[in-house]
Amino acid sequence: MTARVFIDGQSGTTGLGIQARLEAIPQITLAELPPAERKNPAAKAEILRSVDLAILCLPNAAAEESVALIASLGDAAPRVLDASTAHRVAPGWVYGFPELAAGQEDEIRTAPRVANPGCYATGAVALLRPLVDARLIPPDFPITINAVSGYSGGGKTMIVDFESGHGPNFELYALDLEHKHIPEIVAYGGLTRRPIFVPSVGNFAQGMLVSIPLFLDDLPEKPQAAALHAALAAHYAETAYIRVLRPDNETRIEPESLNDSNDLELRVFASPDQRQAVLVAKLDNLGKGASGAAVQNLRLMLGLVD
Ligand SMILES: NC(=O)C1=CN([C@@H]2O[C@H](COP(=O)(O)OP(=O)(O)OC[C@H]3O[C@@H](n4cnc5c(N)ncnc54)[C@H](OP(=O)(O)O)[C@@H]3O)[C@@H](O)[C@H]2O)C=CC1
Ligand SMILES: CC(=O)N[C@@H](CCC(=O)OP(=O)(O)O)C(=O)O
Repeated sequence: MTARVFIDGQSGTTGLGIQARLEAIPQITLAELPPAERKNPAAKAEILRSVDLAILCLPNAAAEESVALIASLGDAAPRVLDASTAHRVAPGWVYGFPELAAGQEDEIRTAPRVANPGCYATGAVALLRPLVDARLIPPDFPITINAVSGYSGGGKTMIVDFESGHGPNFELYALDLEHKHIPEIVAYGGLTRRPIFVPSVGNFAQGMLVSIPLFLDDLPEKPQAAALHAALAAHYAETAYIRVLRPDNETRIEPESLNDSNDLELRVFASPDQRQAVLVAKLDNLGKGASGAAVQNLRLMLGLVD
């Protein structure tokens, strides 16, 4: 079986990452627009009619325009995988995190519209959802999420800033506490209370850590850290890309070792004496946080075996 795929926004950071990954899949033919036509709606409509799947790697407003254009094609409309933030909690869209819960992978296989998760949200939801489902973390528990990303997370503009020497070595941002990933973290993390999310960006290109500190005695079950590890390990036991690892005696972690992979590592660091734990997710913001996840979803949507 072969499938025709169009990447709308092919020349951006996420688009180029997806293109490189799709070129390595023999069952996929990429449909391309000439560079001068890539923002021309009429040219887009014509190419969209000819493909099985469109991947949107666009800023939110442009993604919304493309979805409206696709909807206007009626029966000729292709299925859509949107990498932007525009539709992640929108009705009619399936969240593209196959490991979320039982049945999610099957929903992605058949959905006409799939929203690829946000990079930070991937780490946060991966840590939170199994623990909320296992009733170890109540949905209304006060949660703080800290994270650091490489500068490629900010797309072309941030890449140019940092690579021309104009970026800071490190900074916290989104300190209005309104980061765009919070709604999907609430919705798919199984939370009813809005977490405090403090992202940061460092002067390195790619890689990400997402961490969630917990006072174990404030949780209703007063669990040992081992119980948190066990719940995560049980949830992800059968998955291909998510590993739950024991930190053993490590007391530090760096963000870049999963770069260029679709892998996600989860660890529960803890002090049994202090009854405190820190859940940590490591991923490549451009891998499982963007292009890698998009290709994982595309394979499911097109029925391609890994
Ligand atoms: N970078 C990351 O780590 C992640 C990014 N994403 C999401 O993916 C999307 C793209 O982000 P990213 O790749 O980083 O951004 P970039 O800025 O690197 O790329 C966006 C691309 O879209 C193009 N574009 C803008 N408007 C249109 C249009 N109307 N038609 C066709 N092309 C258009 C831009 O072209 P031009 O520059 O000429 O305007 C640019 O090439 C965003 O929604 C982002 O939130 C998701 C997960 C992670
Ligand atoms: C470092 C940096 O700026 N990161 C981006 C998030 C990465 C991203 O593109 O988020 P989506 O997955 O939702 O598209 C930000 O915080 O806005």
